[in-house]
Amino acid sequence: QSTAPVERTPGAADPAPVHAEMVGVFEDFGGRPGLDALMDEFMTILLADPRMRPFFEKVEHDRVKRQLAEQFCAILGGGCAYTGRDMVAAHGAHRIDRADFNALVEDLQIAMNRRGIPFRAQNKLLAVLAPMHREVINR
Ligand code: HEM
Repeated sequence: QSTAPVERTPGAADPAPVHAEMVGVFEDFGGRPGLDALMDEFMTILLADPRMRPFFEKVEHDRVKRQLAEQFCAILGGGCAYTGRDMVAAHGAHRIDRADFNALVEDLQIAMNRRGIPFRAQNKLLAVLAPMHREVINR
């Protein structure tokens, strides 16, 4: 199976090429409106989860949701540019371990299920997020 980038129409913004395994996945998430709705759901779940609430209760929810939607849009080949901090800088003020990481991924999966995102599309995203534990976990 080829992983060569798929050709896109060149445009002024010229986003990064979409990798073959991501073709159709952004649409499965409902495009950018779908990602924004997913982040509303995700943040609601995080704040209701006693394991996650301490991390998220004091941050600017609208900003973090927007940056997450932007980052996921970029990952999924939606043509967005991520403008937030890198993962080490974004998480350096928080002490995050493996259990915290797993709990957050669990909550993301609940949010994706509630939004009816196909399992195959969920797994494409999770496969990209999983190795990011190296930058996010800092204790
Ligand atoms: C693959 C996993 C993760 C990804 C892709 C991710 C992504 C992001 C992004 C894009 C931001 C915004 C960046 C910015 O502020 O410029 C952010 C912020 C944040 N993340 Fe994560 N994150 C992940 C895991 C976690 C985990 C496991 C926790 C804690 C349990 C966490 C807690 C936070 C908090 C509290 C903020 C707000 C930081 C602040 O403004 O002080 N994240 N994350």
